[in-house]
Amino acid sequence: MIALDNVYKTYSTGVSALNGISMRIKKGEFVFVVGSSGSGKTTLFKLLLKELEPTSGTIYINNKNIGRLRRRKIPKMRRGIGVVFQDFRLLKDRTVYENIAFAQRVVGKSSKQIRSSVPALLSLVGLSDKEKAYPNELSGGEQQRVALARALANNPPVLLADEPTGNLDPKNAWEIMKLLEEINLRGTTVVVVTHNKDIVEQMQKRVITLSNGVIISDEQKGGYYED
Ligand SMILES: Nc1ncnc2c1ncn2[C@@H]1O[C@H](COP(=O)(O)OP(=O)(O)OP(=O)(O)O)[C@@H](O)[C@H]1O
Repeated sequence: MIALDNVYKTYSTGVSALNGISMRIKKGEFVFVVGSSGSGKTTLFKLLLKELEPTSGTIYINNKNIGRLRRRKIPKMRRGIGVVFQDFRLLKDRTVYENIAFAQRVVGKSSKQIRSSVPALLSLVGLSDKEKAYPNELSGGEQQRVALARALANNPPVLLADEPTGNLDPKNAWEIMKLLEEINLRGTTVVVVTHNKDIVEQMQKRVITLSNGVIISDEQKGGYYED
C-alpha cells in the first residue's frame, strides 16, 4: 500500500532531512509517525504526496512507483490519498456542506452523487446538524471533523494526517483520534504524524519513530520515545 525503499532527501541548502528510510505500511494499517522537531516527519509527508521528490530511493503508493508517474497522472494519484492538516484548511467563505461538496465537484462527481454522499459523510463525523454553518461558526474540533469528512469525500484508500490534533484541546483531540480509528476500522489505511504523547501511548498502534532522518524504532503497539 505504502512502501519506501532507501529514501533520501537533501534540500538544496544541503540539509539532509531523510537519510535512508525504508518502510512498509500495509492496507488497513493504522500507523503513528513520531519524532522530535526537525526529525523529518513533514518531509516524509510531502514526499508521500509528491509535493517533493526524493533525492534518491523509491516510493510506492497504492502499489505504484510515484517517481515514475507522468505529470498528468499526479492528480489521480493524489485523489487516492485523503489529507488532514493541523490548521484544518477549510474554505472560510463556504458552508460545511459546500466544503465537502467542493472536493467532490473538482473530481467531476455529479450533483446527484454529491447530494447523497455529503449527508452520509456528515453523519459519519457527527455533524449532520451543521451543514449550513460556516467554518468560523464551529469549534476547532468541529472544523477538524469537517476537514476529515472532506478528506474522505472521494473514498481514498489512504488517509494522511499531519498533526491533526495540534490545535485541539484534549477532549476534542480524543474525539478526532476515535474518529480516525473508526475510519481505519472501515478499511482505510491511516497514517498520523503527531507530537501527542498521551494519545500515542494510549492508542497502542504501530509507532514509527524518526530521529535525524532515520527510523530509530518501528513497533507494533508502540510507545512514544524521546530521542
Ligand atoms: N524547504 C526546506 N529547505 C531546507 N531545509 C528544510 C526545508 N524543509 C525542512 N528542512 C529541514 O529538514 C529537516 C527536517 O525537517 P522537517 O520539517 O521534515 O521536520 P519535522 O520532523 O516535520 O519537524 P516539526 O516536528 O518541527 O514539524 C530540518 O532540519 C529542517 O530544517
